[in-house]
Amino acid sequence: MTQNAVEVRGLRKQYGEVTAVDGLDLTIRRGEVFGLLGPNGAGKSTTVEILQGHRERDGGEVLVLGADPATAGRAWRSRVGIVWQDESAPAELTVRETVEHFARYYPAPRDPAEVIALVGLEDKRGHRLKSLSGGQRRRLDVALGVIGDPELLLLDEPTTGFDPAARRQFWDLIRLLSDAGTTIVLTTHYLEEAEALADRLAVIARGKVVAEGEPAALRARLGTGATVEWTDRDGSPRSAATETPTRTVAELAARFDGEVPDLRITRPTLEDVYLRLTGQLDRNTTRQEESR
Ligand SMILES: Nc1ncnc2c1ncn2[C@@H]1O[C@H](COP(=O)(O)OP(=O)(O)OP(=O)(O)O)[C@@H](O)[C@H]1O
Repeated sequence: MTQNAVEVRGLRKQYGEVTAVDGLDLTIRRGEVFGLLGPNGAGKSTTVEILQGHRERDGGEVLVLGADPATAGRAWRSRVGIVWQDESAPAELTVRETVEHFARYYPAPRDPAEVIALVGLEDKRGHRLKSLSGGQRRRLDVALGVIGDPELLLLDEPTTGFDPAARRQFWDLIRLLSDAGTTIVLTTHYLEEAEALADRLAVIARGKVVAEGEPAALRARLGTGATVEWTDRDGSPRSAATETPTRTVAELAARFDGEVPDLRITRPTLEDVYLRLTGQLDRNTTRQEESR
C-alpha cells in the first residue's frame, strides 16, 4: 500500500469565537514517527481528536488510513490505536487482567504477554492498577493503545508529567513500536522530544502549520547565521545578527583595540527557531541591532 497514513487538507475547527484549527495541512507517511509540535493552545489536541474520529470538524478533508474518521466504521477503528490518559479500567484489576480484557475488543489482537513485555511491565503483570506509579500507568495506557495491533498509533502529549528518566524510557518504547512497523503520530510541546523521536515534524501555531520537515533540516533551513554579543563602552549590551561572525568580531576587535567586553557568538538552536516560528520569542530580544 502506497497511500499515506494521514492526509489533511484545509482542516478547520471553531469553538464559538475561538478558531482552534485554521486551515491546517498535513501529510504523514506510513511507517514514520511524526511529531506535532506547538505551544499550549496551538490546536494540536483538537487536530489529533479529529484524526481519531472523536471530534467533528467544521471544514477541510481528512483521510486516516484511507478513510474519513468522521464516518469510518468499526473495522477502521481497530486499525487505529489511541492512547487515552488514564484509561478508565477498574483499579482492582491486575495489569495482565486489564490487557487481556482490552484484547477481547479487537479482531486480531497482539499477544497480551508480549505487549506487557514490550512496555516493560513484565515485573508488574500481577500487580493491581492502583499500585502502579504514574510512569507505569502511562506504559499500561500505551499497552492498551497497541493491544489491537494498530497500523497507526495516535498519542497526545504522552510524556507530560514524566521525569527525565521515565521520558527516555518512553522514547525507547516508541522506537520499538516504530521499528515493529507502527506509524506513530504524537503531539508534544517538548522540542527535545520531537527532535529525539520524530522522523519529521510539523510546528503548529495558531491552528496552522508554520514549518514542516526533518528536525535537522528545519534547523538548517531556518537557523543559519550567528549572533555576536558584547558590551559597549558605556556599559550597554549590544548584539548583531550576521552571516559572517568572524568579520564582525574583527571589526569589533579593531574598534575596541583589544579585548571586546563580554564577547559571545551564538548560533540559533532549534529552540530559537521554534520560538520565533511560534511567535513566543519577545520581539525586543530577537531584534538584532546592526553594529555601528
Ligand atoms: N472543548 C473546547 N471548547 C472550547 N474551546 C476549546 C476546546 N478545546 C480546545 N479549545 C480551544 O481551542 C484552542 C486549541 O486548543 P487545543 O487543545 O487543540 O490546543 P493544544 O495545541 O493541544 O494545546 P495544549 O498543548 O495546551 O494541549 C485553544 O484556544 C483552546 O482553548
